[in-house]
Parts: sequence; C-alpha cells; structure tokens
Amino acid sequence: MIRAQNIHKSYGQLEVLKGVDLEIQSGEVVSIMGASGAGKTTLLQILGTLEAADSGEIYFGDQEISRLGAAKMSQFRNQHLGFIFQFHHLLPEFTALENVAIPGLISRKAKQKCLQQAAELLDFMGLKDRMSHKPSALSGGEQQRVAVARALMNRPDLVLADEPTGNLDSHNAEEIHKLFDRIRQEFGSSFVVITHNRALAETADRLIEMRDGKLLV
Ligand SMILES: Nc1ncnc2c1ncn2[C@@H]1O[C@H](COP(=O)(O)OP(=O)(O)OP(=O)(O)O)[C@@H](O)[C@H]1O
Repeated sequence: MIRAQNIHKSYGQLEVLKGVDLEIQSGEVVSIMGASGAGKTTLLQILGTLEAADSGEIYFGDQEISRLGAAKMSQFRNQHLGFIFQFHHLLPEFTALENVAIPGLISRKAKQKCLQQAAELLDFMGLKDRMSHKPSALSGGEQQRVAVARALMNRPDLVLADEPTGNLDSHNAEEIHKLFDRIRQEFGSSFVVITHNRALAETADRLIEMRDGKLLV
C-alpha cells in the first residue's frame, strides 16, 4: 500500500537514512525498533510526508506522493494518514469530543457529522463517559486513547505512531497496542509503530530493526 524506495536523508554532515526500502501492506501492523538516533523518527516523518527525503521515492499505491506539491501533499496526509505521537498534543481548551472531531472539520465535513463520528470513535475507545472532559481532566492513558481516536477520524489507510506508549505505564501501553489490533480488524488500517518496548513490538505482524540509518533484514 505504501512503499518507500531507497530513501536517503542527511542533516548537514550527519547521514541519518542510508538507503531505506520499506513496503507496508494493507491492514498490516509493523513495529520499528532501534537505538536512539538510529533514524526511526526521521523515517516515520518521511513516510508521513512531514519531512522530505534528500533522495528516494514514496509511493502510495501507484501514486508517487513524494513528488506532490505542498497543497496536494497536505490533502493526501489529511485523507489517508493518521498520526499518533508520544505526547498526545491534544488542544487543552477543547473537549475530548471536539479534539477528535478536528481532523474531520479540517477536511470540511459537516460539523454535526464530525461530532457524531467522533462520539462513535470515543465509544469504540471505551471513552463514552469522558467525551465532554477536557484533556487536563483525563488520565494519561485516556488522553492517549483520545489521540488515537483523533488519528482515526478521517478513516486513514495508514496510522504512523511514534512511541505512542512511551509516556504510559505498562498496563496502559498494552491497552493501546490491543487497541491497534482492534482498529486494524474494525477499520482495516495499517500501522507503523515505533517503540522501545520489545514485548509490545513483538505483538506486531512484523518487527523491523533499524540500525545506523538502515533497516536490518
Ligand atoms: N531536524 C534535525 N536537524 C538536525 N539533526 C536532526 C534533526 N532531526 C533528527 N536529527 C538527528 O538525526 C538522528 C536521527 O534522529 P531520529 O529522531 O530519527 O532518531 P530515532 O531513531 O527516532 O531516535 P529516538 O529513539 O531517540 O527517538 C539523530 O542523531 C538526531 O539528532
């Protein structure tokens, strides 16, 4: 579904990605592990079109998305990708429901429809009773589940998660990974998840190790 081909990326003299090839199938959950500085976040950002590679291509189906202009690229991102980060980045002045609805509103769907869909997603996440709470009134695990719901709002084909459980205790971390599996079954989304937790990484369909700017095969 998404394919990265011979990706190179440097920051100044620092060569961070040294020819990375990666293909993710539809509905597949892939975890990426590797030492700090190995280039995991950089790769995820390039897959998510948040960062440009120096060379190499990213294909989504037959379309080369790495060559799209800025407007088309952000439209692609909004329609096809979901992002989850270590820190949830929820907007503090909005309720859980509103936070989840925001990507739908950005893609100009009707407000009532967005709120209804956001409520369904929060229900799916086990947060039916927490919808009208602001992030500060939610636990860390609940905040991250709201962030997961927000990532799903536009029914992404691919969810990119950068240490989504890095800030959680082991119980909540495990719950989030179980949720990814339920989401994959319910919505068919693929996942690429960076994690430092080997036990959780091993629950994925495929575990990829990254070392010094390359994927180990
Ligand atoms: N915008 C940037 N400018 C300069 N150097 C950068 C930039 N982003 C990342 N780097 C450097 O590139 C290298 C790879 O960073 P990256 O964040 O991809 O590693 P990582 O494998 O995700 O590490 P971690 O597990 O610590 O998050 C690091 O040495 C980092 O300092």
